This record gives sequence, structure tokens and C-alpha cells, in this order.
Amino acid sequence: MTSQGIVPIVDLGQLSLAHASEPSRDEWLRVGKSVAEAFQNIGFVYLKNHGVPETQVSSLVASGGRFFDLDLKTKNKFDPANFKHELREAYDIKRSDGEFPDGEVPALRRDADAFINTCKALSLRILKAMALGIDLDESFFVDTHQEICSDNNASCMRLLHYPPVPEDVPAEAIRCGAHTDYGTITLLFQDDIGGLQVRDRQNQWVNADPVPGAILVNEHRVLIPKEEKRMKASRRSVVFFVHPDDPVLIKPLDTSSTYPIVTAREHVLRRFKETYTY
Ligand SMILES: O=C(O)CCC(=O)C(=O)O
Ligand SMILES: [Fe+2]
Repeated sequence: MTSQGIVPIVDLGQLSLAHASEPSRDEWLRVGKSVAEAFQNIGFVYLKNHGVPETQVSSLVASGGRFFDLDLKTKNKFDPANFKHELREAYDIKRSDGEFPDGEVPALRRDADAFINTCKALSLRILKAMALGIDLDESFFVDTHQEICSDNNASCMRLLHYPPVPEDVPAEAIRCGAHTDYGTITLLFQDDIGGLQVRDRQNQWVNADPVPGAILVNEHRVLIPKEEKRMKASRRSVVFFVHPDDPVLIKPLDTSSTYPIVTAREHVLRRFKETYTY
């Protein structure tokens, strides 16, 4: 395992989507143990050789760019998220058969469909490896994530656009506040601008600069801020949030009562309510 700063880089090897045959048991375990170790130590990992076609990501980012370039009135028809204190725009897409700006950005539906399917397949591989990495049955997470990007599951893909920061920006403005994500894991495809930081277990912020060809994956406990107040360039990223199916009970594996048992749906609704107070 190599690392970028203190965030480890794991090579998916035979678990790559580009690898046609079933990975060996040793490969599942190697990846699973490395990912589990990274999550236990810092909560983040870069995955390289994941097999997500570069053209799929670039095509989606280009279509997303065309969407963000539309005038506000047109964009607002598709309910993009506006963040009160943050200099960014987001467009969350859950299903490729939903409402789309087909007239304005004809390729977006096709690009989103391809990307969601690819990310689903990759997530299921990561989830299987994660279970094996912490000595659970290999289907432990896969069985609880059967309906990714359906109406019974909060997973979604998010297109993000950070416009260049204007000179006269208020001192308190930020691009993306410190937060934790709400789901099981998040796949983050950054462009090469950088600026992302993650917080380690000692509460120190460390840079998570883009690693060419690698995606950053986090499990939900660690915070991500973005303090790029002075950034002149616009920045784009694509995020794939992976959640358990709505009825799944979230409970400590050790059967302790440290956390109250809630369904995945209750958990996500609670987090949405608390959101964007940062
Ligand atoms: O902008 C990024 O790259 C990360 C955004 C993020 O963490 C989020 O939207 O949850
Ligand atoms: Fe996040």
C-alpha cells in the first residue's frame, strides 16, 4: 500500500471493473483488509485501477458543466441544491429515468445512466471486499445495498460546480463546509484543481489532493472541509453517495447499545434535517 500524504492508495487489482473474470479469494481479502485498515486509521482511501472508464467521467463532467452554464431559471426547474453559506452548486441525480434537462443538455441522461451503473457495480465490489476485510460474511453489505439508486434507497450521484471565488468574497464564505457524509461509503471523482482536505483521527486537517486516475473513497465518519477561499479556478467534482436500502436496521455489530437502532431511512432523514447548519 502506498499513500498520498497520509491517505493510503489501494490498487484494486483483480477487483477492477476492467478485470473480466472473478477475482481470487486472496485478492478480495487483500483489497478488503487494506480498505478496512485505511478506514480504521483515517477513514479515507484512494482506489486506483478501479476500471471506471475515464471517458465516462469526462463526458459526465462535460454534460454537468453544460447544465451549470444554463441560466438560473432553467436550472431551477431541475431543483439543483443551493447551499446557503457555500460557494458551490450541486445537482443530485438519483435515477436516469427521472426528470432531466433533455432539451438543454441532451447527453446528460445517457452520461448519468452509464455512470450510475458503473458506480453501482464498483460499489458492490468495494462493499463485498469491506465485509471480507472485517471478517464478516461476504454478502453482509451487498445484501443490505440491493436497491442502490432506487426509490427505496438514498444513494445518489451529485454533480458539483465550484465557481471561481470572486475577489470581494465575504471573509466567512467557504466553498464546502466541514461535514461528514450520511451513507455507507462515498466515491469521489475530483478534477485536478485540488483543495479538498480531510480530518484525521487526531483532528488534524490534511490535504487530499487529486491522485491521477484514483478515486477517493470515504466511509461516513470523517469530516471533509474545503477552505479554498482564494481559489481562482472553477472546480468540478462528481460524487457517488452509497447508502443502505431504506428498511435496513443500522446497529452496532458488537450488539452493544452504544447507538440507538434506527433504519437507514430514519438515519438519512435525521441527517438531512441537521444539514447545512455548518
Ligand atoms: O467537492 C467535493 O469534492 C466533495 C463534496 C462533498 O464532500 C459533498 O458534497 O458531500
Ligand atoms: Fe461529502
